[in-house]
Amino acid sequence: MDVLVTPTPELKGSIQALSSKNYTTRYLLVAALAEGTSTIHHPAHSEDSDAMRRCIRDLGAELEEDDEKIVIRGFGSAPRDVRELNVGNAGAVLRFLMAVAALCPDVTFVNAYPDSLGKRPHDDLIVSLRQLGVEVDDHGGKLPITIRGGAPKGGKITVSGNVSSQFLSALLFLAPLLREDSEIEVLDDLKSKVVVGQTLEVLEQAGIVIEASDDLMRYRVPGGQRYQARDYRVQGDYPGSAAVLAAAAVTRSEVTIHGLPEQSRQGERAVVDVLRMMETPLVHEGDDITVRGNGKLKAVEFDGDAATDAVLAMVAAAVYAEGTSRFYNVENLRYKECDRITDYLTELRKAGADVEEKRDEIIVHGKPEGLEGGVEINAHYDHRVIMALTVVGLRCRRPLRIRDAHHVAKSYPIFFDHLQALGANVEWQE
Ligand SMILES: O=C(O)C1=C[C@@H](OP(=O)(O)O)[C@@H](O)[C@H](O)C1
Ligand SMILES: C=C(OP(=O)(O)O)C(=O)O
Repeated sequence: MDVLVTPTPELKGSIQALSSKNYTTRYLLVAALAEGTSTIHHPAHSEDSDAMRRCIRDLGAELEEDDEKIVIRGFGSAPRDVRELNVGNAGAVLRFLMAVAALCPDVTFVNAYPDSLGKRPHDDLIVSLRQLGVEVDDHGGKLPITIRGGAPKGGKITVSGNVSSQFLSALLFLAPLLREDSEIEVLDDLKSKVVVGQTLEVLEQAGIVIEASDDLMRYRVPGGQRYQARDYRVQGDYPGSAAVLAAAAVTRSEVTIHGLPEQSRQGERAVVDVLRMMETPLVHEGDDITVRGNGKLKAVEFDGDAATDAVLAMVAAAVYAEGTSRFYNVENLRYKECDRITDYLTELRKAGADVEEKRDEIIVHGKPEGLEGGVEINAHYDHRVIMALTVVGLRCRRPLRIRDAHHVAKSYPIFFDHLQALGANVEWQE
């Protein structure tokens, strides 16, 4: 399904933020790894969170769900002997469950998205799992991947953090269940470090004890721990909301999003600071953010690694800013659902944007006068490309047609409903 984005000068209204994808996948996982019954209030509903639901069920968790919550009876440290798991296109779900699969005799993760997740590298996690004595069959570090775990003991583990923080998070979920204590050392740089804070927060809520160094590069994890069954409440999702806030910033607007706490470990909350630096009128009080956009934006320089999943939305706003913006330290955007530097900039250029790339940087020469538009956009299977190009389309002179925009459902299935509710001219097309 495609979406036609027709120029929209004004947005107005309020929406409730969707629930955080990253917290939902983590709470589902720790609930499954506990032996009792946990409840997750306000879980996210998206393809990625559904993938985690499906896989923990396959691994033996029992789930009951209503409109407001999921009640989960976990399998503890003894997942069912399942042969195959399908994580859809969800990178974090795959990496977290590759580590959990170390507790299973023989599991194959299938390659359901050869042109997206199928192209992403997992070598760094495979190396670490092998250090624990886990047998892994892979295809050059990519899917399909078979894990023959058995019962790894624990011990010294090193993991590279150069490509993704998800490898470290995965090991942090596994290590407490191993028989012996583990020491995890992160080699190289740790990308998306801030997301590891969410992992540690959730582990602590689940009753797990981990000693982490201040720089998050070394960990001591006592073995033989048990995850506790708990009640969890999922906060609003900053990465998805960043696109709506960017849409409000590039138009004349009065848009409020409810449910985004000022105090949050989601790095993407930095979208608020970045829009302020761009001189977008914005108020953040308690859990509510209100943008009163006047369409005027100033260029910005920003370390994108601090807010990895909001960078594309920030770049979309910078397309209409006065001056040249620079988003640096973003190389790992190349290893996401698509190459979020080269592929994304290709689509922005089609719409008329003036953008440049370096290996680890996006440079945007803003065009406050607007872009021409009137072209078809390739979504590259990437929900964040779809959302960002929608933001750009609102201020083009001619409509943008976003091909295969249904992939937005990976994280934000109601993105276009939300934009329509705010008055955006966005329409699904066969
Ligand atoms: O741990 C997580 O849930 C995530 C970590 C980040 O990935 P990287 O660590 O690969 O940057 C982020 O982009 C992804 O959407 C979710
Ligand atoms: C990169 C993302 O997710 P994942 O790595 O979990 O596929 C994302 O949500 O933008």
